[in-house]
Order: sequence, then structure tokens, then C-alpha cells
Amino acid sequence: MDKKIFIITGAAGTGKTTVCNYLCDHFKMARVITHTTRPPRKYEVNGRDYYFETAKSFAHHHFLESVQYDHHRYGSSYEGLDAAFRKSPRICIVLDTKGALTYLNQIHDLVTIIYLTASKHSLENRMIERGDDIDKIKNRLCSHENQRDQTLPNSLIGKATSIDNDNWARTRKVLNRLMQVKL
Ligand SMILES: Nc1ncnc2c1ncn2[C@@H]1O[C@H](COP(=O)(O)OP(=O)(O)OP(=O)(O)O)[C@@H](O)[C@H]1O
Ligand SMILES: Nc1nc2c(ncn2[C@@H]2O[C@H](COP(=O)(O)O)[C@@H](O)[C@H]2O)c(=O)[nH]1
Repeated sequence: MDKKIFIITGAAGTGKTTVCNYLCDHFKMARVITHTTRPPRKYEVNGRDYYFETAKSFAHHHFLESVQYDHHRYGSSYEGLDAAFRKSPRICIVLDTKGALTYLNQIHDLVTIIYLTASKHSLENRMIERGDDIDKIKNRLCSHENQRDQTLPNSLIGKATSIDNDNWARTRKVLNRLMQVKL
């Protein structure tokens, strides 16, 4: 079976992780675990949600791409990609739009990019319900990178499938239809 990489991107709280988990559960995809120097949230587990790194340990990996996002480092390593491909030829990864663009430029034949949006007023509530710290939510929503990712970058127009994720039942239907074409 051909290798395929499904990239889920969009601003904070739009539902990237939720969509990635749905694709893993319903379409036998494996999730790529990426690396970050951000401290774990209360509900996050090392090796499941991220590989949580120090600045020093982050530097030891071999990255296809890495970015600075809201004052922390994030990166997708070749080791993480290989580990996912060992589980399935169809893999799913959650990236910011800058990372999505790097994948598109470097390995465009393999990638399908899904760009998520959600109405602004629901984003903060979703993060509160998820259990995030209120000050961290406010900082995140104001961060330069999150502001940037609230709009699909010009370079991804025509390359990414945009999905409005305000209604989960509708999102699921759109994903199911998209997978009929892409898988
Ligand atoms: N369509 C939806 N309707 C309502 N709630 C949703 C929907 N999609 C996701 N959620 C909820 O919103 C919260 C944020 O979703 P998720 O963690 O998937 O977002 P994210 O884009 O990965 O966020 P971040 O970039 O901040 O990590 C979660 O609690 C999730 O269950
Ligand atoms: N370019 C990359 N972006 C990544 C990677 N891992 C996660 N992310 C994106 O970072 C922001 C912030 O994530 P959060 O978990 O702190 O909310 C978000 O847009 C993720 O999609 C990566 O390896 N490379």
C-alpha cells in the first residue's frame, strides 16, 4: 500500500487533535508523535501526546522540520515518522501552518493537508472545557503564531482542504467523504 501522510493544521482549539484521533480510530492511521519543549498540560502523557523535551534533549533529534511556536520549540523527527510508518502506511500528524508548508514543499506527493477552522467564540470555551489554564489560554490566543494560523496562508490556498469544525457530526461526514477519495 502507498505511504500517505495526512497533515492536520489550524489555529489553537480548532480540533486538530480530535480530527487526528478520529482518523486513527476509523481509518487505521497511525499518529506521528512530535516533540516539544512546552511543559505538558495536566491531561497530557509523554510519548502519547508528545515527546516532552528539554532544550538540550530536543537538540538530539533529527528533524524533518522544527518551529518556534508561542515561545516553545516543536519538531517532527524522522524517528517519529518512521515509528508511525512501522504501524501503518497511512499516518496522521498535527502541525502548525508553517510545518504543513514545509511538508508540502519537501514531500508533496505524499501529503494531504486538512486546514481546520472554528468560530472564534467557541475556541476559548473549548480550551477551558479541555482543562487548560486560563492564563495560558489567553497567552496562546494572543500569540503571533496562533494569530497567523487563524487564516489559511496564501501558499496553502488550493493545496489544503478547509473544514469548518463548528459541528462535529458535520465534520465527521466531511472527513468520511474526503477519505473515500484520498485512501
Ligand atoms: N466540532 C467540535 N465541537 C465541539 N467541541 C469540539 C469539536 N472538535 C473538538 N472539540 C473539543 O475542543 C477541544 C479542543 O480540541 P483539540 O484539542 O482537538 O484542538 P487542537 O486544535 O488540537 O488544539 P491545540 O492546538 O490548542 O492543542 C477539545 O476538548 C475537543 O474535544
Ligand atoms: N511545525 C510543527 N508544529 C507542531 C508540531 N507539533 C505540534 N505542532 C503545532 O504546534 C502548535 C502548538 O501546539 P500545542 O500542542 O502547544 O497547542 C499547534 O499548531 C500544533 O499543531 C511539530 O512537530 N511541528
